[in-house]
Amino acid sequence: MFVNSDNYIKYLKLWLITLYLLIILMVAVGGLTRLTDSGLSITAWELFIGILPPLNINEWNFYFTQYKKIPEYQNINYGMSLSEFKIIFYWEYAHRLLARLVGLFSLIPLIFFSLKFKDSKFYSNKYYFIFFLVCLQGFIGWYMVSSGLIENNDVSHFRLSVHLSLALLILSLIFWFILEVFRVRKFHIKISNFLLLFILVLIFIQILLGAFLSGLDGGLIYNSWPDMNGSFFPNDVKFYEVINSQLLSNPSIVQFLHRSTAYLLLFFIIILNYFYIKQKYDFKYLLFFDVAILIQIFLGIITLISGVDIKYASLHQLGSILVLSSYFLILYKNSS
Ligand code: HEM
Repeated sequence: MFVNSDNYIKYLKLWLITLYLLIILMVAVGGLTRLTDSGLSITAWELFIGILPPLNINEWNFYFTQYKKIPEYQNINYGMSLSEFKIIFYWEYAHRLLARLVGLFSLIPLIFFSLKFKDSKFYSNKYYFIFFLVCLQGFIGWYMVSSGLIENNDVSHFRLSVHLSLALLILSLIFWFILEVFRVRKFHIKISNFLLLFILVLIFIQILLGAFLSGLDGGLIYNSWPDMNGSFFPNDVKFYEVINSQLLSNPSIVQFLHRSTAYLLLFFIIILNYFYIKQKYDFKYLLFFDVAILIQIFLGIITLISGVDIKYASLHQLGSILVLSSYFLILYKNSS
């Protein structure tokens, strides 16, 4: 059967880029949902019946009554008015609506591709893995929300970090596929994979720590830089606390680790720059990444000093996409 592969590649590119942008939007809305403390306003999973928002006062009262049953309302937002509730409701609603859109958009074009372009030599079933990860992300999102509905005032910061990390992983995978379909040229002479992978692991640890920090509201303390309220190490932490198992649930320690990992990362990136210059590689790709890291560190510092001003915190979250994508560009070009 004759298959026009040009059309297929054109649609595939369009689909991947649109999906990439949609998921960035989704991360931004998810971040703002968290920063406005709106994430627990819808207390049920409601995959299908939640497509429409409440349409009359009875429905609004129903959702508000459900919200009043959870600890966040009783301990933090007690006395909140219905109009205040509507604001947090709409943030979470927008996040979930976008999630459904991403779910459909990661599947329907694929079904079309498999029906129409299956015989193209460029066709691959691997793109279904994106759909699988998007579905998994939906389950993890609910798993995260459920951790804040019964005993706790907020969701588990561990689950939040899994949710954010998976979103960034999906984005990185789509970005990799985009580089493939655009046939971005690879480096002729390769850089040491050991150093590149080591930096990737550090970036990953840094993102996890950042998500722990935001989940613990740890950006609201020690709002000074480069010191932590006058000292190098947080002064409300005792030495034995550093070695106990609650290490990653202590906001002061997590903030200290997040700061320190940024410096460690910077140190190894300087080494990477040194190798790059010494071997006379094409510097512009590393420059994208260098700029992304510097912007990210700058945004992290102003997020902290401003006491987590929403606009800086949201930009700092989105900055991690820039860091990862610019780094994946180098990894891709270095791959065989
Ligand atoms: C290499 C650099 C860095 C990366 C990749 C990074 C990444 C992240 C990520 C992914 C988050 C979670 C965002 C969210 O869930 O909304 C975060 C949170 C945070 N980061 Fe960083 N970060 C970096 C450097 C820094 C630095 C140098 C500082 C300050 C000295 C900083 C301060 C913060 C603060 C205060 C938060 C919590 C913000 C909130 O509650 O929304 N970060 N970071």
